[in-house]
Amino acid sequence: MAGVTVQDLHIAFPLYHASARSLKRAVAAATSNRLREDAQHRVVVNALRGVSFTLQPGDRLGLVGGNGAGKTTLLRALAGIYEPIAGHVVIRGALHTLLDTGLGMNMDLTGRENIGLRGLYAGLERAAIALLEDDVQAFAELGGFLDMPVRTYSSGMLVRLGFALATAIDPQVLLMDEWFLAGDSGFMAKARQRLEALVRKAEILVLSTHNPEVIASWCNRVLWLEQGTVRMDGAPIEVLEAYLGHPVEATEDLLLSA
Ligand SMILES: Nc1ncnc2c1ncn2[C@@H]1O[C@H](COP(=O)(O)OP(=O)(O)OP(=O)(O)O)[C@@H](O)[C@H]1O
Repeated sequence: MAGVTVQDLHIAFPLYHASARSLKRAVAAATSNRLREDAQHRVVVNALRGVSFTLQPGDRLGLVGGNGAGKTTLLRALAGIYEPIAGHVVIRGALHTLLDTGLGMNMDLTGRENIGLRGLYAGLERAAIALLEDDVQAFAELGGFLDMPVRTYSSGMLVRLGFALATAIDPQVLLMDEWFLAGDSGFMAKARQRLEALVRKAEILVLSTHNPEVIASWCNRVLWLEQGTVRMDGAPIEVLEAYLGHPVEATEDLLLSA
């Protein structure tokens, strides 16, 4: 059974290229008590400070918070990209991340080769990889470019291939950053359907976004981060109203209603 446990998580970034004094002066106002000096006299930003929560199958957690609150850092810590300086993260189940635009593609390989590699990483058999290729090819609409190196793709083609690949394999635990929901082209309408299908199949979702409507319709729990700590954790409407400071209309749960 899938699960996520985050226990007293602390993440900090040493800032190597700034003298303590000038940096402190420059960002003290913005980050208030989040800068400190570590044992080696480096200036350190405390990006997350004592964050704890657990998620079970069926939980779709939205992360909200102002700029620099720690949402991206939390997603990356869940993905295993950042190592905690204290506390721990335990993920049970197949994890999949939709976090950055590169999406782990090798730019020197062709689209088809990237699909093959992704299938191998996911432990797929040859026949399943062939199906994956068909699926991604149909969705990304790359035509003859499928056999060209990815570095020759336009940015739109790259996004389509990346998106198709990222959503081709069903995860149990899905981590997603909001840029995945951005854009308003015809492609995004199609992309959104595919994303919704993926989210519906995932047992656990963690989604970071600045869009309250997305939270209200995709999530059934919201964590409000402020300066690297959990300010509030609860039902979407309740937390959104406290965070935004005004009433929020209940939105139909897109995923449950479909
Ligand atoms: N690689 C890094 N090096 C140094 N500081 C970092 C790094 N990544 C994040 N930070 C700092 O950690 C804090 C949390 O940043 P994070 O990107 O997680 O916030 P966020 O909530 O995702 O913000 P936004 O909504 O603006 O994307 C910020 O103070 C940021 O400056």
